[in-house]
Amino acid sequence: MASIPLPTPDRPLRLGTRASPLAMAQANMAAAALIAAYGIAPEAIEIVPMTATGDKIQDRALAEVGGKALWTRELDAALDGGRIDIAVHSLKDVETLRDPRFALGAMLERADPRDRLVVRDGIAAAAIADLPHGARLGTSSPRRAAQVRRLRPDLETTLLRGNVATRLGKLAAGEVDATLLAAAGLERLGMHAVGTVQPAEILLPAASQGAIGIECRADDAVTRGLLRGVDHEPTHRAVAAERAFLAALGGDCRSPVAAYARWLADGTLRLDAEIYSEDGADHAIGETLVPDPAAAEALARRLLVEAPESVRRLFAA
Ligand SMILES: NCc1[nH]cc(CCC(=O)O)c1CC(=O)O
Repeated sequence: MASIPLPTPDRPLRLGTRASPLAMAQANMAAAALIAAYGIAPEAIEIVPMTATGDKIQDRALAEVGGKALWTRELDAALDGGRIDIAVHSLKDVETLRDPRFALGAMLERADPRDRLVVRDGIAAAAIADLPHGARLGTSSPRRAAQVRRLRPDLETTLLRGNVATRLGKLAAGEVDATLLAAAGLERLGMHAVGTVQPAEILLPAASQGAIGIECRADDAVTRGLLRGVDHEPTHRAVAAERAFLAALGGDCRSPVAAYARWLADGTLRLDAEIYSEDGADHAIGETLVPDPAAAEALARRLLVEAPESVRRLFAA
């Protein structure tokens, strides 16, 4: 590690990020991790905010927009063009199959991977089971919509988009009665008291939820070395298992898929997963221990075999 040339205020490491409040909070966490790991001056990291395609589209479900890399395209171009040295991402929003020009150099320690249920004034519910009959739950996540449909077929799920503050504003305005948001995002925005955590046994999280990834150019050995010093290995291995599962399905963050890997007390890694049909009506559920990533891929293949045709059709693996 002593041989890595460290960034300095004169030659700062340029850190690219989306400009949303959540992305900025995560960028600051990544910068703080590097500053602490190497004892460098805060000015040795320069934060470069940018707007992503996904940020510009607010009126449609992203699944409808189609196209790939809605959250990463601009940061990828800046990284590839040498305008930034690293890019910080919510890994949940990053395709599992990445361009080989980029390397996932580090994952920060994962935050709470679970979802929180947030309800509007006038509704008292700490769990999805407590919501009033026929309540409207807004979400832009096919996974959450499918899970809610399975738990509560009487609820009406509607599209709710925008960044965290926008969604909470729409909820406060009564556009919907309830929504589900990642606990990690709320925590990072300082919204510690907003909503109620839903147990993973009831609402299994999305692959990579709560994980922050730092990418660099694959051929930038210096930066790769630097990122190694802030990589949290237990997070990296657990999230890699979830991403291997998703990749083996041919899914992405817009697929109705839940995948959550956790470390058990005996040091083994356990992966739980659910895959749904497009309308959420059908599903397949399974779990496996993951001694190596191949086990996650094997679970994907097994669920595809067991799943009803309506589910299998969605995944072109
Ligand atoms: N799809 C948006 C998104 N991407 C990452 C997070 C939360 C932070 C994280 O999972 O690390 C969120 C918001 C949400 O789902 O509530």
